[in-house]
Amino acid sequence: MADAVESMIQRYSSAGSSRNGKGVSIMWFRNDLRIVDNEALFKAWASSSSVLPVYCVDPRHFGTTHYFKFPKTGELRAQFLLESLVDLKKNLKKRGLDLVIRSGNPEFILPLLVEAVGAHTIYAQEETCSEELQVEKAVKKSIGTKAKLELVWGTTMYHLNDLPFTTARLPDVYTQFRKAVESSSRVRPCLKLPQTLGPLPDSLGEKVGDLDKVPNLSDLGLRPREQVSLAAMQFTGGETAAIQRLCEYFWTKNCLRNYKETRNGMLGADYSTKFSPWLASGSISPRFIYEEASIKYEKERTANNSTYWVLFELIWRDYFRFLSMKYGNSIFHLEGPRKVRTKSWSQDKTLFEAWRTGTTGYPLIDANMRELYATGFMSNRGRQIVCSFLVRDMGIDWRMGAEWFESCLLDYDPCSNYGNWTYGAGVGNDPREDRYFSIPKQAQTYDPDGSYVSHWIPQLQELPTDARHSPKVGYLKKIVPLRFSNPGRTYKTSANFRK
Ligand SMILES: Cc1cc2nc3c(=O)[nH]c(=O)nc-3n(C[C@H](O)[C@H](O)[C@H](O)COP(=O)(O)OP(=O)(O)OC[C@H]3O[C@@H](n4cnc5c(N)ncnc54)[C@H](O)[C@@H]3O)c2cc1C
Repeated sequence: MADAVESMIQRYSSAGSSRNGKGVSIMWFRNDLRIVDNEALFKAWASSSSVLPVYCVDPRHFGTTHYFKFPKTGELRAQFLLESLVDLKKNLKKRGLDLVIRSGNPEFILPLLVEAVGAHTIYAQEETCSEELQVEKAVKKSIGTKAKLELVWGTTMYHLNDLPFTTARLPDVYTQFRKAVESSSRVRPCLKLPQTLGPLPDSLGEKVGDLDKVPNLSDLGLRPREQVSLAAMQFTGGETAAIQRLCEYFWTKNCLRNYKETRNGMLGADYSTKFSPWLASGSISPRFIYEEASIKYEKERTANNSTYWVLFELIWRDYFRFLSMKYGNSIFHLEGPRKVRTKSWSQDKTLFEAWRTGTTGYPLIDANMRELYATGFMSNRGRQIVCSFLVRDMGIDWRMGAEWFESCLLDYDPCSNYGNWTYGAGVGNDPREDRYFSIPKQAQTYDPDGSYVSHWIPQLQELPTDARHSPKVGYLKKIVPLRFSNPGRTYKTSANFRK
């Protein structure tokens, strides 16, 4: 596998590009922890004769969530981030660079580094949500006229500049957005970076101090937590593991061929790609996935609904990113982008705690919530079901659920998380999205023999398979009744839903 990964990286590198830049630039890594198809890194390299790569471990990411004060970054995502940094450092070293990791606010650290190495420009990937925008503003202010801050677009599959409309005029219906980009835009090819990116600035150690310092979890005020043995998939942070996963899922196991049929699963490593944690940290680019799926795999293996459907999902990811530009902070507000004021929300602590800890008495909810806490991951199907249960059956303020997800998810991304939650809560930008997921129906369709629930709640294994979703005895009492409980009935709301 290591050879396959290495040869794939080579394929996405160029033998030599011309470099005419002078002086020193700084590459400020943010949610783009990769080398392959990293345009900001390419620009930092091309515009200078030496580059200083930097990552700032911002203490604000390890504070608490906005309203309900959960740890903003849970231990598992923090561990994933640290692994990603170690891997990036290793891969940069292979290309003649290194990664300087410093703990502190970027607006304090970057001006010191600009001064120390005499950098003319800081390159970084452009972000779209308010916390990140504030940091960009603060960095600009703190470096003053000493250096420029150049922000480079790099998070989406379709480039911002290639959209057939401005983000202010983004369609409010996903299908309209998708059809418009599919017919009028094209996905740009991956940017090929040279195999050698060095040198680092002269006498770097003297100028910036210890280069080998990498923080550990306790430096971040967190305690290590083991990924549990029940987890079907061990997520390791970093570009190497991301490409390894793509090689395995597309090429070795050939799972891409059947993705559309398996993608609604909940149990196991291979029902879906599991790319999301690496996409969220930027260890893999969506354009790289596009090229592998839509160009290489379709040419060498097969082109079918499944090879298209991965792109369909990546367009959802793009869509939520662009929506964050259109709607700004309203994606974080209770009334959402559509300013829905008619709903009344509860913040009942007992109900919320039962949901959060997986003790509601509904095995399908409890199994999913236990999986989330234990592994930092939950399937897309599971996320939709637990979201619907929290907001529709319990009537709880959807932001409590969204913030718990923010704390736990390995793949937490503000746009995808809050975008999906606003849709699930019926306050999203698209008025047609109103989703009720009937638990009995979801259980019947997606876990008919109870193997998922009994995996995460082993005591259910003793029950006959048809009793695992509604144990009569020996399990917790149901904490609330369901709003609609006839499993045979198709509810208008969930039937309208795209999946
Ligand atoms: C309430 C809720 C909260 C969510 N929070 C997040 C989040 O914080 N971060 C996140 O990346 N995804 C989030 N999702 C979307 C989706 O559940 C995950 O992207 C998906 O489960 C990740 O698994 P996968 O990589 O195997 O996905 P696959 O099915 O293999 O899909 C491939 C990729 O497409 C993208 N994608 C798929 N579905 C969606 C979607 N509905 N919205 C946006 N992108 C999508 C992801 O990048 C994913 O990696 C959320 C969904 C819901 C319902």
